[in-house]
Amino acid sequence: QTTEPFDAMLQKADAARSSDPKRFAELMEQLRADNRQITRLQRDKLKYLQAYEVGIYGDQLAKGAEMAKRLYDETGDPSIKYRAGGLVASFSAINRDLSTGLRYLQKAMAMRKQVPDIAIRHEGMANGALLYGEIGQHRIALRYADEVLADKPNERMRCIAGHHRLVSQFELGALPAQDGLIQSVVDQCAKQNERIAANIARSILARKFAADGSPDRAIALLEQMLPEVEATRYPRLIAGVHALIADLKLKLGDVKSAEEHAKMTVAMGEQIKSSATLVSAYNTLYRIAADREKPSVALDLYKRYAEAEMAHQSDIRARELAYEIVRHETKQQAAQLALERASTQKARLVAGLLLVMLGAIVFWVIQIKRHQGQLQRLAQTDTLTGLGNRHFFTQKSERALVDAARAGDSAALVMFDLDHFKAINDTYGHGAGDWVLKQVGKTCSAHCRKVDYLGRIGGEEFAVLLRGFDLAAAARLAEDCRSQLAQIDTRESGYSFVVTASFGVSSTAQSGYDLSRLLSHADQMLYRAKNEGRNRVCAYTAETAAEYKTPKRSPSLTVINS
Ligand SMILES: Nc1nc2c(ncn2[C@@H]2O[C@H](COP(=O)(O)OP(=O)(O)OP(=O)(O)O)[C@@H](O)[C@H]2O)c(=O)[nH]1
Repeated sequence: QTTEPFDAMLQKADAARSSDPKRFAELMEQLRADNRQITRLQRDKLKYLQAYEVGIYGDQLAKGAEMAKRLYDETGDPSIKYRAGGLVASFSAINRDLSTGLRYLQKAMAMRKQVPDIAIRHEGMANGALLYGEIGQHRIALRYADEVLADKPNERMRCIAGHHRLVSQFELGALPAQDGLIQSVVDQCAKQNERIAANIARSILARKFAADGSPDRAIALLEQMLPEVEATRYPRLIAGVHALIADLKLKLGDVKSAEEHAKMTVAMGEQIKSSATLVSAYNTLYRIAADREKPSVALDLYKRYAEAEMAHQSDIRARELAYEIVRHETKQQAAQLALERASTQKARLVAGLLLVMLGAIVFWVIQIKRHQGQLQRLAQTDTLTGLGNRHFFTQKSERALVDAARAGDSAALVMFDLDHFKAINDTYGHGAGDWVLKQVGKTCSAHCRKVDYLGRIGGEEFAVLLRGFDLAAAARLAEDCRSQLAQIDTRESGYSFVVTASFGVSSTAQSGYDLSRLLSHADQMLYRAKNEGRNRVCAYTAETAAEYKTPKRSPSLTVINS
């Protein structure tokens, strides 16, 4: 068990993955044996390397592709998803499952902008350029190579993307006019020790020499690079160089050498089947045989040439078909997606509008309620004193009396009227009169409980309904109010005078629960208090009631104070 951090081991294995297979295998062994707790991300990185290992070194491309597909679906990390998609694309393409390869390639390429690590992003795009080149989509391949080169790639990537760019340009018949530009890719790759890429670039340069009318120069370059090409052990490159030398040698009349090189190409037939290289080599051999006037050999070689050509053409068609199928699928998916997006947007818009409307309605209802409340308060309140007005007092009192009657509770009513108020107004002005009214409201409120309703029921007339009070208790409260009013210090109003009021008290014991009767009896008592000299409290007792029923007798006053 190593103590090396798991991430460092993963990184080392990743770096050795293609350049140092032995070290890679050792590191993978260590990683697999490691039984430390690992994070999801570490597990996914390991899974990527395992898929790579199985596909490349285990010679099980299909299994490797399946592992990479599973990882592509499961991982939440964009970089790993991108790399896994690229791996599925490569493995499927090598396995000639072109449509699967293309599908994953497109998915991976579409998410390249989400990959933060520039090196990983470029690696995937270079892979994309390679695969698109393989299926004959050189314009797309060129676009990816250009994109990488414009994105300040590292030195190695400048070589890799540079040589993909050359291959695409060659296939599109759009090679740069100056040989120096091709040579610079060769030099860049040689500097990075990227032999396959360097020699692919060299063979393109050789083809350009030949096309520019210098087959000698082309052959010299090809023969010079041949040992290094052989050392790469990359069949397609080796066979390609031999086939090119064979073709050029034949053109220059060196039939023997042409035949040798063409035969070397054909010998690698298994590894390079259905390629243009094999077609070219059979073509060279056939022409040599035809020139030698050996019809049966020529016919046999012609047959092989025709078969190779047919295989190659059908391979091209298969690639084109795969590309068209996937392109069609992608277009359909994009259209479907656009449709879904449009309808989601529409739904969102409608929902948004509804929400705004709902908001407006709620706001409107709240405003109305608030206004209603304000209006109701205004309708119930006397603006000068802040007490309930006559209407409100009547409403509340009637309800309270109904409740009291139902509960069998007693209730009492106190009514009072300021004395000589007209004189206050006349002497000290209306402003002073208003001030007095406010002070009266405040002073009497202080004597009432929350459950009592004190209201201003006329100009200088007030009333309070006292639930649970009998006549005596109500008269006591009235008396307290009376004495408090008499003590109001009026200097604050700017004048010095005395405020007094006359009080009438009635109760349910004598008047019943009918408000108008209670008011009428209290009013009678108030009137009596005024008559008796003001600033006093008169209560409607049982005796008083009897007196009022027999008006001939002089009614006795129930004066609590004078
Ligand atoms: N300042 C002011 N005065 C008011 C208001 N409402 C009514 N008044 C006045 O109250 C006075 C009531 O006068 P009267 O009904 O003659 O009674 P009084 O002068 O109090 O005499 P008695 O009740 O007999 O003691 C009138 O002068 C009204 O103008 C008000 O809101 N503010």
